[in-house]
Amino acid sequence: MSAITVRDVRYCAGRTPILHGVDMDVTPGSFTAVIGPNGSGKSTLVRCLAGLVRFSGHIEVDGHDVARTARKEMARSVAVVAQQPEAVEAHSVREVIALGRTPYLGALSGATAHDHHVVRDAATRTGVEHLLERTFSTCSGGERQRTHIARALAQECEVLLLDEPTNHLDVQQQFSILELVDAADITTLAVLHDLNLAAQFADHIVVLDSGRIAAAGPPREVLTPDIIEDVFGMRPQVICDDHRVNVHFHRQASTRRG
Ligand SMILES: Nc1ncnc2c1ncn2[C@@H]1O[C@H](COP(=O)(O)OP(=O)(O)OP(=O)(O)O)[C@@H](O)[C@H]1O
Repeated sequence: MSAITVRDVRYCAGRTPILHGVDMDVTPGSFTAVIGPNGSGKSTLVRCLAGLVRFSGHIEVDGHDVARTARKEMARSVAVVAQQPEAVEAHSVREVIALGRTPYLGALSGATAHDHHVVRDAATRTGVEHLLERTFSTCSGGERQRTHIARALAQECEVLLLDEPTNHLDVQQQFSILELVDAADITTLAVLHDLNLAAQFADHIVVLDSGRIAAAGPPREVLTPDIIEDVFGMRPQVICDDHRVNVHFHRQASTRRG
């Protein structure tokens, strides 16, 4: 069984079609990277997977039919770290992480000892336990992203959806964030712009182009000069050895844009 099954998913913003019939499967426990040019529909696909927007077609995540499952129930299976997460500036880091427990709280009951334990554990796993009493607005970009991932882990989800989790982070933080996600050992789908990060962390890469899947497969099958040139309009040099795929762009290689 797939952790995520997507069949003929279409999404329109008003009358403008954004996704044109997307099909994909995500294996349980795998790391899938979604890559593609700006505006190709990556964030929209994430929003559909999380059940945050209405789409046509069928999406199943962790055995739930996304279109027919209540938001709170979905939140016990799927956590999302969005590109522009909800405003939590005035909260403490502890309070932000504790938002991940919301799907488990009853209407009248408060947090239990177990909830507090899960919050602390998520903070430890993401390296923000020393920041728990800090106001979120005072955190650096890397600390903020760790806190959002801690919130997602506190949600005890089966599937983690990350929209550009390494945006605005320095190179060390980019690796560190993806390594902690990888170590969490849950099914992960991440929108990534850096093709080399996708090559190093993903088991499977999905390439979106103008709302359609242009290619999908393991990094060495997808990150080829032809596919990359076709989708991004720049022909890279791709070096593959036994362990990795490295994508290099050179300035004179531009063939489509700019
Ligand atoms: N509400 C809307 N009304 C009109 N167009 C929209 C709306 N929401 C999204 N779009 C358009 O849908 C397309 C896909 O947007 P989306 O944010 O999913 O792309 P993306 O691949 O995540 O882009 P980026 O890499 O720049 O974050 C874009 O052209 C965007 O302008």
